[in-house]
Amino acid sequence: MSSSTKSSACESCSSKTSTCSPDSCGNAEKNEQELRIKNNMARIKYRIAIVSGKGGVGKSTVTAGLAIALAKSGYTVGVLDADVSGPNMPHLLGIEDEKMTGDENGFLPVEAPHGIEVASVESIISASDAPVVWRGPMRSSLVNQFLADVQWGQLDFLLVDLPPGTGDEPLSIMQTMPLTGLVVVSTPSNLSLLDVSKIVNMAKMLNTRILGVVENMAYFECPGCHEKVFPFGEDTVKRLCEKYGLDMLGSIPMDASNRGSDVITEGSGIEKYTGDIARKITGILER
Ligand SMILES: Nc1ncnc2c1ncn2[C@@H]1O[C@H](COP(=O)(O)OP(=O)(O)OP(=O)(O)O)[C@@H](O)[C@H]1O
Repeated sequence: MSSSTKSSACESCSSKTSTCSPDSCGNAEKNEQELRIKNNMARIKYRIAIVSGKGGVGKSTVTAGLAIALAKSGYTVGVLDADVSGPNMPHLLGIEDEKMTGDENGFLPVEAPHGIEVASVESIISASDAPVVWRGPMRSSLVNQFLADVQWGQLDFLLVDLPPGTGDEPLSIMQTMPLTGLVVVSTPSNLSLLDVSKIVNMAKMLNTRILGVVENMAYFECPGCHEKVFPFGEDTVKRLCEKYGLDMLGSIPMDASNRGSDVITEGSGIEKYTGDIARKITGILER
């Protein structure tokens, strides 16, 4: 915004005082948003971010599977798709045609099966194949707006699907949001594990608890002879957990039962394995 636009906006501002300036006004807005985030998050019992060092390791799939498992166990669950440039949550939960609405109190999430409430940029853009070409600050500011203004109601769990890696965006969300803990998703490949080490260090830096690590695409089981094949190596995630003193929450094999649809279906392998992982997480939280 140019300074001339700022000053003309200031002239017409109803809260204008003799001492305020465009800078102090920006700070006041930021403080007000931080307060709204704090109040909105205070109504949610457990706020868990699902993170990964690399893209494509199944972070969103695990988030959707956990949401279904927790909701089926009777918890009230919301999912915030904070992966603004690659929002997939509505697709994974089978609600990609539903759009979020809003009123004077904020955004209303879309309801997915099992009563899961979902907020995603995919649910506010007109077509699911439209690229989200916003620059970093705009993406972060949308996520902050979601954190402050989505009307979740009283939730047991808010699962936040973060963008992969340890860049600006996941960092800023982790700093803004009061998190109960992180669930880290990794494949057993060396590259994925290397990047998990960065997540572990970032969590230490931010004093954020890691609830544990999920190993995804751990192995492939031959449907004929049931032999397990480990394309990325065996026990690599287990050894990483031992190295950092982390809980291993479970291993999910390559699952062919969705037949490439990506949507998490009833009775699929993903649903079964994420169900076991959800029970482990609730056990850790309620310990
Ligand atoms: N265990 C699995 N078995 C088979 N396919 C899987 C499994 N986990 C994930 N996939 C598939 O892998 C692809 C990538 O998964 P997903 O979008 O969840 O990854 P991601 O880590 O969230 O990626 P990004 O963060 O880059 O968006 C999807 O097509 C998903 O259906």
